[in-house]
Amino acid sequence: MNFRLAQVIVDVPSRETDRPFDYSIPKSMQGWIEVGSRVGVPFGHRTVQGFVVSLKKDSEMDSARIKPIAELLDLVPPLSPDLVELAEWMSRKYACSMISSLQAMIPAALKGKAERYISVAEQEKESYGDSADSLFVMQPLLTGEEEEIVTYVKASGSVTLDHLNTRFPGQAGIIKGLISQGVLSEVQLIKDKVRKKMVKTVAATVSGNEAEAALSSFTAQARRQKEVLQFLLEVGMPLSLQEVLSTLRVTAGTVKKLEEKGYAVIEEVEVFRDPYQNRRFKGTEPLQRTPEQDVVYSRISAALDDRTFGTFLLHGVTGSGKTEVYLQTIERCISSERQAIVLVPEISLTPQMVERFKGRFGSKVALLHSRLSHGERYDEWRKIREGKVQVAIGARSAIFAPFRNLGLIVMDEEHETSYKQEETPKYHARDVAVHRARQHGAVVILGSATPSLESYYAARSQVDDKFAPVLLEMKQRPSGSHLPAVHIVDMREELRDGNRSMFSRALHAGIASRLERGEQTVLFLNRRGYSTFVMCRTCGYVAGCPDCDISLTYHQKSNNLRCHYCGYATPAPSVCPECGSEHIRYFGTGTQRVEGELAKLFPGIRVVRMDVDTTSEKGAHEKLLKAFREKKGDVLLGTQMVAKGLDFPDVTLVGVIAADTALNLPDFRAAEKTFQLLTQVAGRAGRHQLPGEVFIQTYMPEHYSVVHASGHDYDSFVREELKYRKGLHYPPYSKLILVTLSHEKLPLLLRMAENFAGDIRLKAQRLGWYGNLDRFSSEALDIMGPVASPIPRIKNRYRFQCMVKYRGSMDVVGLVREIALTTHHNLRDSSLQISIDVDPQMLM
Ligand SMILES: Nc1ncnc2c1ncn2[C@@H]1O[C@H](COP(=O)(O)OP(=O)(O)OP(=O)(O)O)[C@@H](O)[C@H]1O
Ligand SMILES: [Zn+2]
Ligand SMILES: [Zn+2]
Repeated sequence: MNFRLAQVIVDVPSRETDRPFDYSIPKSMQGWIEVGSRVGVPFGHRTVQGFVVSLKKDSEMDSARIKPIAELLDLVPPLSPDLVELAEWMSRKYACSMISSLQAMIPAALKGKAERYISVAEQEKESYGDSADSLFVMQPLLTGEEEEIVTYVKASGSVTLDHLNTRFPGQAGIIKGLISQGVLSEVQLIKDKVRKKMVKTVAATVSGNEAEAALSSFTAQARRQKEVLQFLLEVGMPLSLQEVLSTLRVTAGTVKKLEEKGYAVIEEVEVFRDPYQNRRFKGTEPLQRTPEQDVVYSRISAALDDRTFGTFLLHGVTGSGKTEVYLQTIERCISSERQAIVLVPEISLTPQMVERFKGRFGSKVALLHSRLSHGERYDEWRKIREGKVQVAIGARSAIFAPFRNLGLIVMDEEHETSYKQEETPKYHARDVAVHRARQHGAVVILGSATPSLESYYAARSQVDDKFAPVLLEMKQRPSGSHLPAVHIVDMREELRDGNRSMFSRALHAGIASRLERGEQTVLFLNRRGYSTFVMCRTCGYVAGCPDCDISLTYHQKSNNLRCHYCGYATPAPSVCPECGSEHIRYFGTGTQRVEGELAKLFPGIRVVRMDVDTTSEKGAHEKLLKAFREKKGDVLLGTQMVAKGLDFPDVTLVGVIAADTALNLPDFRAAEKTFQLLTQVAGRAGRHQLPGEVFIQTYMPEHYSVVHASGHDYDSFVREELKYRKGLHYPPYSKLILVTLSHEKLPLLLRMAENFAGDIRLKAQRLGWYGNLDRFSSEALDIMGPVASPIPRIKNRYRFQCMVKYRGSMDVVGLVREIALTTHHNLRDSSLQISIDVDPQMLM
């Protein structure tokens, strides 16, 4: 069937353009344009990038007004129809624009921008014939200088304006004249940020007798050419030109001559940048499954073999061998010609993790993570799209890996909040995973030692018919090792007994004995709740951002203060700007303070510190862990980064410096997050032969999250936590939508926020949804606020928020979106911003 028209979502971020526009498909592109194609289209006076979301035969629009697609950007569409459908679903579910959903699915390298190119105008070519000579015969009006420029442009096809200006310096006026006369024309082409990487290769074109004859034909002067040919024949495969030149110390000219004689061929071929190119991974074999692993494996395999959609929640204690289950189910999936995606939180995508997957699947694995360069990421992505790999591992956005035939999606540490994207599109990878799996008839495994309450509740109650995972459990460690003994240390008591150090006596003694025995210690500090501000000890002044209501963060490297929200930076003061006191100082990051104290208490102790400061450079993370593994450190000290996935045989002590820094944060998930962290950290000790010990230091020793984490008791924790959530109607007993409104003028904003909340209330009342959640009914909706946001001002814009809390399957997102649109429409002031966060994870 021949489609003449394409519907295109254009890359113009505004509310008015969030819909498909019709374009005609030029003859030359027919058959090439598909759903998912990336195109350049005229829009207003510009050329913009867009995505084809559907094809049609006719348009309701006046055909004279329909413009043709200007450019087809990739011969193979970067998106497939199922991904386009997924983007539509995301836009509905998360109240975001189609373009933001589509952009989230492709690598940054493909987010092209239009560039101006100059070429000889079409009518010029036609009327004067297509050869450069005839142009001048027929065009007597051109001056010599003009002729020169036109010839040059004609020979190059199209050139950028910049290039032309450099080639013909000082002649901008002439170039401009040629454009306004219509001799040259300006075209806009979309240019990608990253190009495919190409290398020149060289290979012999002769062999056998022919090669013998060729070798004996060289004259003495052509000795170098002979050497090259000999070398190529010996190797017997194409080599990079660069390698040939450097190995034989010959010039490119020598090789070129060889090519001219027809004995060799130089070609440009595309190479994939491989971030792990120089790394060898030791191959591993599947382990003999434990009885628990076997039950889980069989259940999942049966679902895989069925080729129908299904979700499993794998609740396995730390070190129970979940990763081994992932590896074996993936093996099963790819052996039936289907592909698998493995999602891991960014911080647990450690070299150790990579090694386990590369070791089992080798070059079948592509890796997508934020530490790759744009180019590397683009290449990994292309390997996936071109079917060169069967497994993709990555953080959140790897859920969009463009596999055609997905069989399995694994989400490790499914409770991690980093699976929720905090910028638009504010999607949760877990929900996207479930939807994608449904499209492909694939299986989802959600794995965790501490599942999120949402997933656990859904599995237990089987309420939500869209997503009710089957619960699978693993309670033992294959190594036979026991979960470590966990001691809660009451820091109030330490203080009462006169110990003012950040180390309790018990933890102090624990570290000392590990040092004696040559065993290792992991010390963990919860970063949440710690700040790194500068404060004056004399008057209490705290350096704050002038545009945001937040204190500035100290950066040691540059010795300046920075705002995390707007980027404002200023040199760190040496005296207090308020009172002139010199007692103004930097309250260091938690980890730096701990490091200092360790050095004082245990002279000569070797500390490997892992936090944002020490891991910002590429590869730093890997280096630090390697040092610790090789026992070049006695203590591994860090934040969240040390809590995840690490598996070191000689770690027998884990200390949590302050367990409750995050417990008092105004976030209904505070207890859940604390429990998860403590459980994870505790799981790092005694994973192998040596038994482990854990000390949790806290000022709230009786808090249920601390108590149950110390008993490795997920079930009891969940029971208490669910009781609390139910009482206050928090998820999983309700759904939340956080709406933040911001504007520079406070009174106007307040009025708009109040109107907004009022409109939601009114509309919900009319629909019969509005009502107290305490009421016994399956459908209820309440809206809280507006109240000032936790950070009341960012970049000089005031912020107010409303929280919609509801129960039932009504389309509340649709309602909120609609009211947001009318609010905008009525105000006619484009500087009001309304941000909608569906299922928010960050309430701070
Ligand atoms: N069937 C098995 N037989 C022997 N050893 C096993 C088996 N399965 C896993 N192991 C080993 O047990 C240890 C823990 O396994 P693994 O890391 O897979 O657990 P996990 O549940 O993913 O842990 P965590 O949640 O703490 O990251 C590893 O050293 C692994 O090699
Ligand atoms: Zn002061
Ligand atoms: Zn700021």
